[in-house]
Amino acid sequence: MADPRPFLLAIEGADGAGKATTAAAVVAALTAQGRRTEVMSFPRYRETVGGHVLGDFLAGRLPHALAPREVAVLYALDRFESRGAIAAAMARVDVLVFDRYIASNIAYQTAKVADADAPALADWIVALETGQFALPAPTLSVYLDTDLDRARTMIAQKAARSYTTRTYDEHEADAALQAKVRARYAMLCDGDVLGRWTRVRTAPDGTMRAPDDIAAEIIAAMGNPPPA
Ligand SMILES: Cc1cn([C@H]2C[C@H](O)[C@@H](COP(=O)(O)OP(=O)(O)O)O2)c(=O)[nH]c1=O
Repeated sequence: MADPRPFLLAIEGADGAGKATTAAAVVAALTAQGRRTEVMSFPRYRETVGGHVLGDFLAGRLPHALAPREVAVLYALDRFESRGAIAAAMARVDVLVFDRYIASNIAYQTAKVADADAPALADWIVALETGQFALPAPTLSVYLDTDLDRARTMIAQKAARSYTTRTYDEHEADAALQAKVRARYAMLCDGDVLGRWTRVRTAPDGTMRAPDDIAAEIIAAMGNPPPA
């Protein structure tokens, strides 16, 4: 009997890596193949209390700085509040694409602590999200690997956002954080944290690949998901 659980595909990467464009291209390609596919994007700034507070956090509107664990709880809360929406989507589709998921929390929050403290924080986030909050682990996570300069240009070209009028939010404005986030993603990918990973280079020879080309590589990496 076919596995009734849909394929959960998480698109991950630093800010400006091209995740939303890639997710849309993957959805278009899989839909053209007849596979019911939807995308769900985190944070859900307008749908959850956690997401709303995260908008204030990323816009620099909170009254004081938060510790990495406190920030991690807010991102996890956004997903906890979204469990009903995730379950409803999983019941409708063959493939559910996440534009950021649990690994984003691990990569960004561990990037704010010393290397020696990163593994314990990573384990704590995994336990919180997949244990206490019982969120489903992805079937495959994709690390969209885009270099810092190109990503910075792509952030500047982003459409207006609901939570801020700034060009760069609190995370995006911090170049050292963005560099560290890349290193953390590389480790998550190499360690297959939360499940299987694949690393996709978006501009291996200096020119950004077409979204359809990137989507095809990701779909090939998915292997043989059950037919629609
Ligand atoms: C989903 C998620 C995002 N983040 C960070 C990554 C980004 O810097 C930031 C916002 O996410 P992002 O997808 O970049 O949203 P937008 O395009 O609206 O700016 O939140 C985490 O730290 N943990 C998480 O769990």
